[in-house]
Amino acid sequence: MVSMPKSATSEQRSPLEQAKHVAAFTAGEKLVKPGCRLGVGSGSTVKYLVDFLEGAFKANHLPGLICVPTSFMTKRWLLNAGLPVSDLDATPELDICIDGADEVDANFTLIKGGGGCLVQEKIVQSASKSFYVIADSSKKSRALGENYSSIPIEVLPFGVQPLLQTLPEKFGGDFRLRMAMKRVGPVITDNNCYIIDWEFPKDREYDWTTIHKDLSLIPGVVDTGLFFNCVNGCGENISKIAIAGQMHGIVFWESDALEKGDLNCSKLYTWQFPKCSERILEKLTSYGPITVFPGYGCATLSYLQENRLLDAKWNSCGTIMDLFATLLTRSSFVLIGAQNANSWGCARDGEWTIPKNQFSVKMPQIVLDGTFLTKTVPKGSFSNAKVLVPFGDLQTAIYPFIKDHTAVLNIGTAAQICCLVPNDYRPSKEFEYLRVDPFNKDRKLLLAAGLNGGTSLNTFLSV
Ligand SMILES: O=C[C@H](O)[C@H](O)[C@H](O)COP(=O)(O)O
Repeated sequence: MVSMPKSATSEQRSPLEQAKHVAAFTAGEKLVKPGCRLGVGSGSTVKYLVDFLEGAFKANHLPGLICVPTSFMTKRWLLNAGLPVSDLDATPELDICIDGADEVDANFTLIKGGGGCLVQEKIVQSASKSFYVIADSSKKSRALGENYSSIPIEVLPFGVQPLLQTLPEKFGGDFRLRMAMKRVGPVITDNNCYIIDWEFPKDREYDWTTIHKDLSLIPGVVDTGLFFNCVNGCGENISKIAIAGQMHGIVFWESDALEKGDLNCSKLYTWQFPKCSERILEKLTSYGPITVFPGYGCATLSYLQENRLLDAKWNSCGTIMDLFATLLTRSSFVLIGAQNANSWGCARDGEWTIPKNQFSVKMPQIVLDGTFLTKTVPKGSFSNAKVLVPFGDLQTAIYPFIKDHTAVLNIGTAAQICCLVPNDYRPSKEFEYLRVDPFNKDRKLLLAAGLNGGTSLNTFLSV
């Protein structure tokens, strides 16, 4: 961990600035290694990356670092921070490029250039083996235009007037020459060009690659602020995932298929599954120490097995949360938390009390709550995140309150995602529907409620 020089401390920063800081520092810590030839983007989020680099470089954690800036301003920041600065003449091949963005859609297509920097950014991006974006959550959208209304286009001053006249006919919407704030006249870019902002109509779907190509072919257009090929998911700040949900229920699946990401599973038998004979219940209760009722995992499993209702391919079982965690990590092996195991009726002190081989499916291994699954999330926005062995719904109420930076996905009858946030936290516009409830003097509780288990699972897996 590298301490941050100069800028405001976390107590002084607004939530938005705090989010930019976290994104930049997380990317810096995860991605920038000693000897790295690094393309450094532009904008206020990148300034935090420069802060990170300064701290890490001065602490001798990044020997051999070479920084290639994408703009005049970034070059200044890097030089002022005492960082080694190069350019594409001396360093034409870069390992990675890290940059900010004005908007990021679900396909990781970006709008950039809100600060007037895009052409040099794209050249540095193309000289880099991988391109990562650091952005706070207010920049994220399903489709471009939800959070940032226009696409910056850098143009040669010589052809600006014909462009302003012809572009609206070809593409619709408004094309405006960006004017300077403290100068009479247009904004002049680092390449002595102008910026036209295209306020594009929002009532249609776009193929952004084609739009970019069509615009780029027009004489006078230097480049567009549409960026592609961003590495998926590396700016996320999710390093650990906790899942919780309703206890007692059981679900069965084929572990080999699941390891490959294919879900061949039974329906979920919840605690409300009523079928189980008195004889089975008495037998299971006799193993102690818990009285077994219909709907308890071991009772349902016994009933289904006795009545030959289990598909022969299903060789693993767990709670619905265990299935989710196992699928998220593509694990073949199932671990169950002690509380969830107890809720199935035949567990004590971390061991199953039923005789071994009683069931045709493999029983999950019981571990203490708070243990992590051995495998991490292999891909997607949460790639490399560690996953806690799921909790029962009792622990859901406690765990996020004692662990900072932890969100718990509760897959129950009405699932909720909640986490503690600083007292001055205000959800950004896109998340206005989230509830912020009082918690204690330092923290508030951020609640996203009203998802049902299936929707949560789908949404989570799709990101
Ligand atoms: O023109 C500026 C660059 O494309 C920036 O990376 C982009 O505008 C994001 O800047 P910020 O981090 O200040 O929101």
